[in-house]
Amino acid sequence: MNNGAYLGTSGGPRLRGSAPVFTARALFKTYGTGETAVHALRELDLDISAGEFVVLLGPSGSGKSTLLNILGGLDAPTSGRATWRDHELTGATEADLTRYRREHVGFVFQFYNLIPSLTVRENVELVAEIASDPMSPDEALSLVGLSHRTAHFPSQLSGGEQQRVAVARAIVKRPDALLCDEPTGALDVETGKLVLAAIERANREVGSTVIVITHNTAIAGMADRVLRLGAGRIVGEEVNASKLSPEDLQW
Ligand SMILES: Nc1ncnc2c1ncn2[C@@H]1O[C@H](COP(=O)(O)OP(=O)(O)OP(=O)(O)O)[C@@H](O)[C@H]1O
Repeated sequence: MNNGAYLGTSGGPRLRGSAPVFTARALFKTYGTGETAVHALRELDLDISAGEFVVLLGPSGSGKSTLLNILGGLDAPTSGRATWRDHELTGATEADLTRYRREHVGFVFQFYNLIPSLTVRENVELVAEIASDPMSPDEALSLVGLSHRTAHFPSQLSGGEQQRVAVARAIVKRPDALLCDEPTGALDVETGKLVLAAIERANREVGSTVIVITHNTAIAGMADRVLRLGAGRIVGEEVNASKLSPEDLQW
């Protein structure tokens, strides 16, 4: 049900451990019908607090991307309820979801999807121009350690550098939520750590609530909390007493 409210309020302060920013209640997502139906999420419940760094682990097909896409307003569940702060994501109109994504969510995917004909700075600027309270593209690029490459084109950068541009593009709008689906999946260890460091800075310095999907269990060491998905449900949860910095991860 759409509560009719526009999803684009400022959202208030982002305090760790405060009321949840994301909730999911009895979420189901089924693709297809009848004998070919695939149950991607089965009665999933979840709370994520403001400023939390959450790592989502789980076997292939356990529903991680489906969950992230619903929380990011890219997909809708079949039933159940998902909220962002005091707004309903389930049942929101497409226009509301577009606004929600534009103003509050940064996405980082496994593949960088930069625009090849634009420079690094221009790729980031494109998002800054449509955001309500962006940082400067140069500040975002400095946060990911790429101040010296702003005039280059994506094809002139390594995969890890391109992914750091994608992180800069995601954080330039100071997103409430930074949602990352296999951000290091295509990268070697050392490059992956630089990308994770950029994501960690967004969490610490911008205050974004971060969710990272990964198959790499070592990354769990960076999280405040690790959630394990299995067959469309959360089947395990661990809270880290202390967090590792990306450079101290071993994989
Ligand atoms: N558009 C779709 N149509 C049909 N089935 C889908 C669709 N999207 C996802 N699924 C199915 O839903 C289930 C959950 O998929 P999802 O991508 O969320 O899993 P995942 O845990 O992210 O997997 P992976 O680690 O392989 O990326 C899988 O069985 C998948 O095949």
